[in-house]
Amino acid sequence: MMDRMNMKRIAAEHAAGFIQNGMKVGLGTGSTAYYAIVTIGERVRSGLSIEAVATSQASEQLARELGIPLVPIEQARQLDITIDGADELDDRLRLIKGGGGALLREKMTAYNSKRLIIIADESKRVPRLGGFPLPVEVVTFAKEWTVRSLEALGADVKLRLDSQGDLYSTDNGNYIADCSFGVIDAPDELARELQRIPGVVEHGLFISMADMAVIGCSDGSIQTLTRSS
Ligand SMILES: O=C[C@H](O)[C@H](O)[C@H](O)COP(=O)(O)O
Repeated sequence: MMDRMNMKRIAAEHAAGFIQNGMKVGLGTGSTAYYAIVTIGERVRSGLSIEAVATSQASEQLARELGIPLVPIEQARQLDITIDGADELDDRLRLIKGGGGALLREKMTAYNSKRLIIIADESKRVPRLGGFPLPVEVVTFAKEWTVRSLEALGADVKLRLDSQGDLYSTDNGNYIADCSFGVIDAPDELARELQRIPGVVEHGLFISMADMAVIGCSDGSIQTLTRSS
């Protein structure tokens, strides 16, 4: 039986195979995206010619260390493909993202990509979203108002802390509210409600964004899911 790290690795390596010469590529964030970036770095060293945009400072630094050419964001136009991880995904390829705090840049990058490919180990695939607390990026101003508005939607809300016990600050200088809703019956509706709250910068529900999921399984096989609608 394969462990989770290796399931992530095989999914990432498979997905990196979709990248072709000349493509503009979005680099995801997290422990699964890490393997994709490493594989892309190896392919670049073997002659693959691409330009990349990173979804976090951490991924940008890794890409730089590996010699992956990065486009300054001001010059980035539409990307061909983004490969990123997820905290949960359902059969309709609706996602929860943001466990690593990068959801805003990830969503912007995905939105500006022709294709979003999600890579994950099999534990991320769930019948219904909500087991993983939904990360919501909120502005620092009057965070209590925003937290109360999130609670009014039925969530148990915790502002994320960093390893020092201080409020976690995203790459964009905002906070993350981790919102436990329990099982989310209607993710599309919840996404709309969250967007209506002033103070919410972005939320970690990715609806109708992922085109494909590549899932590494414990028996060493790869499963691919594609979005039909
Ligand atoms: O903010 C972080 C991202 O959304 C990650 O892609 C997500 O948390 C999955 O991370 P990992 O691959 O480490 O489980």
